[in-house]
Amino acid sequence: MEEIATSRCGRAMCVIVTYPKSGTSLLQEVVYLVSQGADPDEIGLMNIDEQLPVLEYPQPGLDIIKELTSPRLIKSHLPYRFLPSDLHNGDSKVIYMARNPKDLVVSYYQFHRSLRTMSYRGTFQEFCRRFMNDKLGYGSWFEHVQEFWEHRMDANVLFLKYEDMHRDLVTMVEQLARFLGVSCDKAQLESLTEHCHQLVDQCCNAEALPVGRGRVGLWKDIFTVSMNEKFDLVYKQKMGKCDLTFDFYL
Ligand SMILES: Nc1ncnc2c1ncn2[C@@H]1O[C@H](COP(=O)(O)O)[C@@H](OP(=O)(O)O)[C@H]1O
Ligand SMILES: CCc1ccc(OS(=O)(=O)O)cc1
Repeated sequence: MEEIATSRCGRAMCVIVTYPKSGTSLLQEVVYLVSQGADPDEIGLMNIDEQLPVLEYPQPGLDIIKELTSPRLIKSHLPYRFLPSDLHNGDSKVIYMARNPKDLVVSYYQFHRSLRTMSYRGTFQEFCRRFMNDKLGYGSWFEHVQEFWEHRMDANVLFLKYEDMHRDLVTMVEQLARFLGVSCDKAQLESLTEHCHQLVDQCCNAEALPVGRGRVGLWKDIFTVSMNEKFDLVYKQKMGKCDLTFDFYL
């Protein structure tokens, strides 16, 4: 971790950062589409996960990442303080996306349950307690989002919310195009947005997936009333001083 924090990325690049299960895959597709202009079918075929290396994974490793050629897009789940120095001093760009923590914890639980190795055996209630006590991989969600929120006005940082992809994709595509320096007229912007809509729909309305995957507000079917009350209390304690807000329903 120390090696990453003190390293430099080399030539300027753009890093997509999220806490796990915040919609990283969808965001990377949308960012790729806005920056490269590919169409959604092509993106579906090209295995975009392979196109965007993960900063902190041993493969392909920092040395290869430094040598990446265009589009120099990478992703990471690391907290702000562990990112390479170029991302702190503004040489490279950071696109951060936050997701409401109730849907996120349900998604993170499903992910842990589905792991072939090290599959989590506990109940959702136990998992939720771990989440509230900051005892999960990649550390405290509460600190993660607040650290990036504090940097949201930095010129090289764009702070986005998962729920806005579902609520107002047009504005998000406009923000991304401006941030990435992609110039497009109204017709091009409409076409980009239409393509991005297709990417969102491909996941959330896919017949092969359980109904409602990725939708905002799924937590309501999983949380009990008392779990929700405890969660709200912890949320207030840990986020009380922060003016970041989330849509828990659409
Ligand atoms: N087009 C898309 N491709 C992949 N995941 C998508 C998606 N649209 C929404 N998602 C949601 O993003 C979450 C995964 O986040 P990440 O990519 O960071 O691992 C999943 O949430 P759910 O588990 O609530 O369904 C998934 O359904
Ligand atoms: C348990 C920490 C962890 C590891 C790998 C993850 O995968 S993903 O990047 O979200 O697909 C998430 C969390």
